[in-house]
Formats: sequence, structure tokens, C-alpha cells
Amino acid sequence: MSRDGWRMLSPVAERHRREMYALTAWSLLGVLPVLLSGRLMAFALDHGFLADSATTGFATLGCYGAALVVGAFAKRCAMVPMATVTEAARDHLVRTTVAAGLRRAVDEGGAPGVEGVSKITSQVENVRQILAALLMSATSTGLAAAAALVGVVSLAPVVGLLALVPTLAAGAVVVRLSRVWRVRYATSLAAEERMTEQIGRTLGGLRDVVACGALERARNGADGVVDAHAHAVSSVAQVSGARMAAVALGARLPLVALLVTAPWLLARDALTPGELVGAATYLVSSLEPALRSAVQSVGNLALELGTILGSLAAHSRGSAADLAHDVPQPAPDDRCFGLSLHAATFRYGNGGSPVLDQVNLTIPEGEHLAVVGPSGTGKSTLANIVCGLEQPQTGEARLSGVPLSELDRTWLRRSLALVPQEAYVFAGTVRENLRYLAPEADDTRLDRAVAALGITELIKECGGYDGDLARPDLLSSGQRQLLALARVYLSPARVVILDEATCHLDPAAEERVELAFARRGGTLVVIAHRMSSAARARRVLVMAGGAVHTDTHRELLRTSPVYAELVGYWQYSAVSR
Ligand SMILES: Nc1ncnc2c1ncn2[C@@H]1O[C@H](COP(=O)(O)OP(=O)(O)OP(=O)(O)O)[C@@H](O)[C@H]1O
Repeated sequence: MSRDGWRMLSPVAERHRREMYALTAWSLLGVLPVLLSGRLMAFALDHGFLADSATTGFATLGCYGAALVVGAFAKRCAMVPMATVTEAARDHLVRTTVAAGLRRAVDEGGAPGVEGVSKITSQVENVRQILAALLMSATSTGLAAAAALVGVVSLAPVVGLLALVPTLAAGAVVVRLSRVWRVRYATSLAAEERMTEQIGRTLGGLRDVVACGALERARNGADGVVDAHAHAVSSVAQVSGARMAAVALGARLPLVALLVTAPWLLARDALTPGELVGAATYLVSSLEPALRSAVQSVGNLALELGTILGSLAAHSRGSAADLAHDVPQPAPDDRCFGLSLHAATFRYGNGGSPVLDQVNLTIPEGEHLAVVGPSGTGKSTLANIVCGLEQPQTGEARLSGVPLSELDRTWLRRSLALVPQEAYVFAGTVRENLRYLAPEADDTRLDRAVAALGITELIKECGGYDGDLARPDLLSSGQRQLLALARVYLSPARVVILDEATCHLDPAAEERVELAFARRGGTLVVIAHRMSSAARARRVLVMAGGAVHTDTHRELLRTSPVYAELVGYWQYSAVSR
């Protein structure tokens, strides 16, 4: 069993030591018939039936019958501690893994993930059943094999030697092959997961795949993972076959050796006929089945148990507490979602002049900031840097005081949304498109978002929430922008950056959208397409020549020639239109 698996179960074994001892004791008594079988058989023959004393023979067989009854009783008694241990293991695993899942849900601020929890509890249920079967068969087969070997050695040491050598050799080969098997089995599981994931993803996006004419590419991708899985499974089968061959040889060779040497041993009185039959009884009826069972059922059960426990251990390890340890998260009292740049310098390529030059900037939570500047001054670059899509060469961007590069990517993507100019609407229903970032949103929430953004008519035109957007390219650029904006409006993002995301909307629709986002709560940064966006914002950031200057619209008109010029040009062009 893997170290992770053992770590999951060891607290149970320690807490239930008494039951473990009781289980071992009853199991030892349970193999009493195996230990006695060959000896009693030898005695019944040598001193009973072959010595003209049928009474002694039958009496000895009677003793064997009594040993069978005792063994059966002991096996029944072993069930009680075994059940106690497995039930305790089940409770312990459920408590550990479900608590980890709930803790993670609480820390990540999401739902407890009922599906995940039920999947885990069903895995735990599997562990309970496998553990019960494993405890029973491991004790019975392991002890039975040992009892058979002890019996044969004590009955006829020379036969014991004949049995021991091939058995130990086969055991060593099986152990070696089992290691290879475990590695290949883990590889095949990983290949299976990759295959399921890839094919699931392809099927999920089938309409997009067809729409983009990417069927051939998708098929090639699927073929690759299926082939890899088939190869992995067949390599597991090869090792399984080799292992079974080793077991068969290890189990049969002692008997072959006994039969080959029997005439010679009998002739030299090294073995009596009764001892020959007794030794054969040990080898045929106990050792061989025990070895087969040890490899086939115990080996497979242990492997299965180890795999499931490894997955449960990974789940528990991935709890929020551990994540918080590995990936810096903002301290709870610092979760203000404030953005900041600290002496950030960024340039494209090596020799170019910097787009941002030693920029310091603070965008507190709840800010409504418009970013303006002449074309090509770096507004989109700034947006990419505060989102973590680009990293400054010197200095850094932070969210809630933590450098973006150190934050958990999933958490960052959920908390911060960048809406680009080119809106993406995928083939699917309107509801699927709107709920993409908020799968839990019900129709009431959708209604509220649609009303806030003023897109009720658009949704009706698309056939309502169930309307099928089979050809998103037939929507206008503005309609696509509105749907993409509604999707982000519904998302859990606390910081929204609109990078000219309303450039295809008319001024009235743009105003409605910006005001809706400003009222939505959280931080709003608008890379302004029109200067009217700046006039609406609480603060305006002017970019020019790699530097930034932030103030209110009114103050900037007075103090910033660049801003005054931009506004003047905009007013002039608006009048002349
Ligand atoms: N991927 C890139 N590789 C090289 N240079 C780039 C890249 N992206 C942008 N630039 C350059 O960086 C500068 C800033 O570009 P950016 O797109 O950030 O400006 P902008 O202010 O958003 O422009 P606009 O208002 O026209 O959208 C420009 O000179 C641009 O040519």
C-alpha cells in the first residue's frame, strides 16, 4: 500500500489495536485445519489404514474434522473485530475527506459541491468493502500459506526444502513484477483519465468543433489518447500474464519436485507413504490455492485499495488549509480587492521603449476608473498587467496586497474579469452563454442582469433564454458585446475591466452598461472608447509617454493638457458628426 494510503488508515489501526490483535489471533486459529491437515493425513495412513488399524485411521480423520469445526468457528469470530476495524476506517475516511471538501468550499466561497462529496463517500464505501475483503483474504491466504509451509517442513524437512526453494524464488519474481505492475497500472489509470477528459471536452464543444471545421483535428486528438490508453492497458496485461506464470510455476514446482523425488525418497526410507500423501496434501490443497489467491485477489485488492486511498489522500491534502499554505491568499481582513502597481516597467521586446515606465498606481475596491490616452499609449497593456495576463519586467502588480504572480490562478480568474473588445459568443443557448461564468445563476438572476443592462429586447430577439445561438456569427458585433457583458455581469468577479468592450454599442447603450456595472458593486475599470466614459467615471487615469496621471474629470481638464486635448478633440468630432 502507498505511503499516502497507509497514512490515511494508520490512525484507525492505532486506535483499534485490540481488535487488530483479536483479528490476528482468531485468524491464526482459523488456519489450524491447514496446519494439521498433512500431519493428520500422514498419521491416519502410516499408523491407521496402512498398519491394519482402521479405527486409528478413522479416529485421526475425526480429529481433522474437529479441527475443521474449530477453524470455521474461529473464522466466524474473526468477523467481529474485522467489522469493527472496517466500520471505524469508513467513519474516519468519511469524516476526513468530507470535512476537507467542506472546508475547501467555505474557503473558496463556493457551494459545498454535493457531487464531489457524494463521489468521495462512494469511494469511501468502496474502501470499506475492499478493506473487509482484503483483511479476510490476506489473513486467511497469508497464514494458510505459512501454515502449509510450516506443516510440510515439520512433517518431512527434505520435502519442505524442495517446496521452499521454488516458492521463495517465485515470490521474489512476483514481488518484482508487482512493482512494475503497480507503475503500469497507475500509468493506465492516468491514460484513462486523460482519455475521458479529452473526449469529454471534445463532446462538450462538439458544436463549436463542427462550426469551426475542426472535426479532423478533434478526431486525431481523440485517436491519440485512445491509442495511448490501449497501449497502457495492454502493457498492464503483459505484466499480469508474466506474474501469473511465475505464480503457477512457484505453486506447481514443489509438487513436481516431490513426485520426481518420491520413489528415491521412499526407497531410502527418507519418507513414509503417509508422509508423502501428507506433504502432497499441504502442497495441493493449501499452498497452491493460497499462493494463487494471494496474488490474484489479495494483490489486486491491495492495489485497488491503495489507488482509492491515494486519491482520497490527495483530496484531503488539497483542502483549503493546505492550499492556503502553498499558495498565498489575501488575508481575510485584507480581502478588499484593491489593485495596485508598484514601480512597474513594461516593454515589448528587448530594445523597445517602455510602454509603462516605473508606474505606481492604486485602484481601491469600489473604484470606477476610466483609462484614457492617445492610441497606442498602452491602455490595453496596462489592463493586461493588472489582470496578470502580462508581467512587468520590473516592479509588480498586486491584488489585495499580494503579487498576482503568487496568487492561485483559479481564484484570480474568478475574482478578476477582463472583457476585451472582441466579444466571444459560443454556439449554444442564450442561457448557456449567460451562465457560463455563473452556472448556479437561476432565471430570476438572469432577469435582473438583463434588465440592468437593458438587453431585454435582444434576449427576446434571440428566442429567450432557451433560444439557440447556433450561428453566433450572425449576431452583430454590438449584440455579441452585450451578451458577453451580461455573462461577466453575472460572474462572481469583484474586479471588472472593460477594455473597449462597448466600442460597438451606441452611446446610450454604452452609458447604460457602464452605469449598470458601476452599480453592480466591486471595482470597475473602463478603458475608454469615448470620452463620455471618462466624464461618467469617479476618477480618470490619463496615460501618455509611459507615465500615468490620475484625477477627477474636472481637475484633469484644468491640469492635464493631454486630457484637455483628448476631450476637446472628442467634443469637436462629436459636434462635427
Ligand atoms: N504584442 C505586442 N507586441 C509588440 N508590441 C505591442 C504588442 N501589443 C501592443 N504593442 C505595442 O505597445 C504599445 C501599446 O499598445 P496598447 O495596445 O497597449 O495601446 P492602447 O493604448 O491600448 O492602444 P489603442 O487605444 O489603439 O487600443 C503600442 O505601441 C503597440 O504597438
